[in-house]
Amino acid sequence: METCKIKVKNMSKYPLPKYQTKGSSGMDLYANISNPLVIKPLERKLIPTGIYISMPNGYEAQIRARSGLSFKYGITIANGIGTIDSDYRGEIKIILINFGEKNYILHPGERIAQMVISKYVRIYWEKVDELDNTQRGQGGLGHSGI
Ligand SMILES: O=c1ccn([C@H]2C[C@H](O)[C@@H](COP(=O)(O)OP(=O)(O)OP(=O)(O)O)O2)c(=O)[nH]1
Ligand SMILES: [Mg+2]
Repeated sequence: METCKIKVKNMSKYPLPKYQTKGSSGMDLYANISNPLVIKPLERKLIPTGIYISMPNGYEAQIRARSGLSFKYGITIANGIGTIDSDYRGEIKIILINFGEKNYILHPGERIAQMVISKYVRIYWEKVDELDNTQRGQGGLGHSGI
C-alpha cells in the first residue's frame, strides 16, 4: 500500500484524525466545538475541526459525508464533497447541512465527516474541432437502460 507523509497542526481538543479500520480510505474528523450546537432542518453550519494540513503538490483532501449520519439523521455535507487544496493552510472546516426532519444536536468531539487524501493530475488542453468516435457517442444519463 502506498503511503504519504502529511504535515499536520492539531489545534483542536481532540486526537489527530485516524483510520478506524485497516481498510478505511477516510479518517474521521472531529467537531472541535465547546458546546452542543443545534442544526435545524435545512440549516447549514460551518464546523471547525482545529486541523491544519500541508500536503505535497499533486495531492488533495476530500471531505466526505459519513453515511451513518446521512442515513439516520439527514446530516450531510452541503458542498457535496469538500475540496482541500494542497496550498491551503487554513483550518479545515466542514459545511454541514441538516436534510432531516428534526433538529440535530451536534456534540463536541463528534465525528462529523471523513477526509480522504487523493492524488490528482494537472491537465492541459489540446483544442480540437472534432473528438474521436466511440460506441457510446453522446448517449448518457440513462441511455443504456436502467
Ligand atoms: O469543505 C471545505 C471546502 C473547502 N475548504 C477550504 C480548503 C480549500 O482549499 C478552500 C477553498 O475551497 P473551494 O475551492 O471549494 O472554495 P471556493 O468557494 O472556490 O473558495 P476559494 O475562492 O477560496 O477557492 O477552502 C474547507 O475548509 N472545507
Ligand atoms: Mg476555489
